[in-house]
Amino acid sequence: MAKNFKLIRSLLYVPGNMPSMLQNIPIFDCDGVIIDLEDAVPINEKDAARILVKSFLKIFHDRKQLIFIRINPIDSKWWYEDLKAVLPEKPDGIRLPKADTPEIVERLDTVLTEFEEELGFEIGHFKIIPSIESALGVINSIKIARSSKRVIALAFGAEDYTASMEIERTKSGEELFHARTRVVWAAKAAGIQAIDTIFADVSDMDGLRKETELIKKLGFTGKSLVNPRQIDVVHDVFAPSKEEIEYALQVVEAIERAREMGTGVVSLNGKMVDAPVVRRAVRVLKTAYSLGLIDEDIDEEVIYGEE
Ligand SMILES: CC(=O)SCCNC(=O)CCNC(=O)[C@H](O)C(C)(C)COP(=O)(O)OP(=O)(O)OC[C@H]1O[C@@H](n2cnc3c(N)ncnc32)[C@H](O)[C@@H]1OP(=O)(O)O
Ligand SMILES: O=C([O-])CC(=O)C(=O)O
Ligand SMILES: [Mg+2]
Repeated sequence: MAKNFKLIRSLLYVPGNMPSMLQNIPIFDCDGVIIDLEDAVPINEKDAARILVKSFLKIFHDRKQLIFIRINPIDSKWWYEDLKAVLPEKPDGIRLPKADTPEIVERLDTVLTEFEEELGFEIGHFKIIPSIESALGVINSIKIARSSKRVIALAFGAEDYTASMEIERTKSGEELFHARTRVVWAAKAAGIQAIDTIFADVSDMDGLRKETELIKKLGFTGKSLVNPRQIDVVHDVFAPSKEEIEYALQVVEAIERAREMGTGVVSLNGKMVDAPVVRRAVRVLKTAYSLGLIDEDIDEEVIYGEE
């Protein structure tokens, strides 16, 4: 599985038929963008959007964010033309909508290899983020997560998922709980990232914060977004807090002392610290380091000892 891929906290959708929005991409501080050829683009604009996105990518060389293209679904009449237009411009990968079965991802994987061979790109360059957005997709999520080495993350799509379930999406999100949990399980079991769905009310920043706090607790490490104003809130929630970093440093210190004394368990402020607590602290510190919140990376060998 594709481990250690750059952490994607924020993935901003940008409609592929909107030149004014595409030209803004370089100024956004998100980890990645999804240039959309699917549901944001009306049927009568599919061809024009494809050409527009290709021309945009051609002149957009200095890319600080990851660029994913959401092509049309594999059973539509547009997906192959979408790939043909955008792949020569070397985006980082494909956001695959309606990824209901592992076979759909495998099909895309094969076609991407053919394009890489033809274009002379390294085999495996193009990554895939399948969108789990139906009851069938949720049920198959573990097989989908493992369907290709190109799959670096699983994304959840609650708008289509609730449509497939014939239910309404609410802000509190009880109706999404089981599906979200299953998507996160699948991603964790496959060792890849888990990216939550969009929050559609772009004027409700408190609602966005609450939802992001909830999905972070479930294990998601990123979120899809529809508006650039949502980026800062999501980054803020995913960043470890000062208190979390401080506690994690104390845990690491405590376990180092414990190991010197020949034990693997120690008490810190009256609470037991053992191996799983240390693993969580290491994850907090690694995230903090990767986000530039602490200066020194953590040396796992010092903490866990040599094998
Ligand atoms: C269920 C799904 O499939 S979701 C994925 C598909 N949907 C999308 O891609 C939608 C993307 N988002 C949007 O189109 C818009 O943000 C909307 C419709 C949600 C809200 O629109 P508005 O209320 O007009 O946004 P807002 O007032 O915040 O726009 C401010 C500025 O940000 C720009 N902007 C807004 N959203 C985006 C975006 N996603 N990408 C790039 N630029 C954007 C606007 O063009 C505007 O720029 P300007 O000041 O240069 O004119
Ligand atoms: O990726 C997303 O969250 C948006 C989407 O397509 C959906 O919710 O159906
Ligand atoms: Mg969708």
